[in-house]
Amino acid sequence: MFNSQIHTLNRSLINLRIEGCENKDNSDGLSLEKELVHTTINQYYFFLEHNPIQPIKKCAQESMNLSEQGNVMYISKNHNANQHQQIWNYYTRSVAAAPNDSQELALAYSNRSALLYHLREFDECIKDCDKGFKLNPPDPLKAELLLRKVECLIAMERNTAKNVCQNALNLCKGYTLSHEIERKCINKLQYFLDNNLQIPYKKKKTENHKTKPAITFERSQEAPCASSALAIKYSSKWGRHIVAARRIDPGEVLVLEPSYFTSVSMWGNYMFCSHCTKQTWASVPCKSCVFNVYCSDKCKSEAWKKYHQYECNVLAYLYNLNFYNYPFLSQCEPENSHMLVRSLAATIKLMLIAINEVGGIDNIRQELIDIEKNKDPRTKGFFNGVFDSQKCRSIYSLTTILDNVADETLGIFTVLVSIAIHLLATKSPFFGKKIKTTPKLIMNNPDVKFIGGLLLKTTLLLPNNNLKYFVHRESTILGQKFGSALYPICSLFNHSCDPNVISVPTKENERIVYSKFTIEEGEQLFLCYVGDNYTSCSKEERAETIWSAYKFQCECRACQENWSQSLPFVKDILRKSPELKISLGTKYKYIEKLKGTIVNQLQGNNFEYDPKMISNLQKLMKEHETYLTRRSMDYETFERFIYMMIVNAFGTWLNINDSC
Ligand SMILES: C[S@@+](CC[C@H](N)C(=O)[O-])C[C@H]1O[C@@H](n2cnc3c(N)ncnc32)[C@H](O)[C@@H]1O
Repeated sequence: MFNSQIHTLNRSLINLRIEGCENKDNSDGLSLEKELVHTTINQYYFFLEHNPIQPIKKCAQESMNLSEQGNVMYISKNHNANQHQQIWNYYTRSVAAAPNDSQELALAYSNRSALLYHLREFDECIKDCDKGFKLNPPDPLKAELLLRKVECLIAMERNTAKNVCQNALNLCKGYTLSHEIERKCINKLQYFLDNNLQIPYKKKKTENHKTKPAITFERSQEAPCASSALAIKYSSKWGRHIVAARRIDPGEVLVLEPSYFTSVSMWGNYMFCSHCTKQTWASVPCKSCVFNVYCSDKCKSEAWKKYHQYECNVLAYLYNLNFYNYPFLSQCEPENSHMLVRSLAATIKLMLIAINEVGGIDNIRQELIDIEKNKDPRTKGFFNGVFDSQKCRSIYSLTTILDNVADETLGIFTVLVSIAIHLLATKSPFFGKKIKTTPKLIMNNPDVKFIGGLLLKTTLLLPNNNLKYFVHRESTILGQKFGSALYPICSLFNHSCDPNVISVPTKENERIVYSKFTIEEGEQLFLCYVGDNYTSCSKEERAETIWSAYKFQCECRACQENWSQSLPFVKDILRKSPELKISLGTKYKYIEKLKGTIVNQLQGNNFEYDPKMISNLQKLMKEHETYLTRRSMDYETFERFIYMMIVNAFGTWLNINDSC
């Protein structure tokens, strides 16, 4: 049954791809996507009808289990940053899983507040104490929350500490407490008052406030988030791409672009706000689902209004989807299935944000029609001559992977989209009210059909243009992926394994792009999409990474000419060439001296961003390039310094204690 279903569906999809949809209206550019989803739903209805998914709901027992797992780790001593992070994750998941207004929620807040006190995140700890207290838990828990809040206020030397302490003591005296808790809470509060709040406590680690310099550049008229040093071009070989409109210096900031959309990854979930992606200790959970947590009630209500009211219930079903129950999906490895559902969820969010931006289904249809009407591939998605980073018109003009993706992969995507569209229609109020009809009839609704096509287009567009967020830890410069985001202008840069520009995400969800080398007027600018350039892995390894993530064969120079991975040191180049040594020897000594000064300065300043230092480095890199060579280990070292300074000043840091 399964095999024949796969076969029939596969054939129909392949036929559609080959024959196209010539007779269909393609004014919105979605005729193929709509037909792919329609055909899948028609042939798949049996599975949609007979394999109902159970939604994941808030569950008191699950919340208790998660808290318990956090407690087991918490009571073992001498945690490192990883353990702190895991305990925090357990407690936050416990907060998210607890039913609204329940005692389990109060307990989860209380557990997390204990961890936050332990981490000396006192302001955040107070937030959790207050939230737990408001839920009116049993007296012993109330007493503990009051005590913890007082301890935070004392630790922060707040003027209010004395009054709050006195009030807490009065309240605790009225509670029914065991002898042990009475001794712990009442005696401690009394002790604080008797000793004029003079108790030994651990001070909060002082934060290293990094100076954030302003970034200014003359703006491009066509792409205001980019510098006027850049121009958008089109060619049949490279599609849309970015070139230098003038000579560009190394280290020059060329783009500062806010994200159109962000999505937190599995690793980052529960540590970063599901809406604004800010790191958030004392997060508040979504009132309905167990997946989203927010840094504030403001983010929570903004997300709900813009998109979460529609995706919330859909996610509850999707995250419990059993791939083994469905032909096509049953071929996926279990690890991949999780990743696929996460990226589908991100796609749904992106589409809902776009629809919210323009004000409804009819308007987004019109946007697509307008994009299609423009036959100039260079200015597709422009509005009044501008490519705007905050407009879905720009997003839906970006390239998709439809042409490169294999039939089976397209089959998996289409089946996932069909399941999602069925859930969106039947389990969420997205189409006005929940549609009560059979899966087979659902595509008769023109809005459902259009949104099915749009969701498939978004699913094929996102992986092609997604940029990852990295978080840096105090203890290490190496990043961990905590989310991804879409930046329309950054999406116009092509990839090279020998990139001449670098991109860094900032904690405000922007992306900085700066030059790595001097770039001559007219040269194309390339980012490295995969983090590994030609010096760090072989051509074959790079080809595999690029293909699995982006489905294209790299045509950069390093791949075409199969460059060697090893880079020489300048002193070795000079040693091998006595003539060069004579002509450049003095220059090299000068550069080495300058480099020494900068290395000392960097180490002394703990890699603080210093614009003067950047300009010195730029000078140095230019000298190096002019007199020696840009393809040397020495040059890579300068480049690394610039990267470290930019990451220090603008990047996202996870400030989590590495010891107790
Ligand atoms: C993010 S887009 C870059 C902008 C794209 N050129 C356009 O027309 O919109 C990524 C797509 O550009 C093309 N591309 C980027 N770098 C490439 C490279 N080094 N070799 C071949 N194709 C590349 C591939 O088609 C890829 O799917």
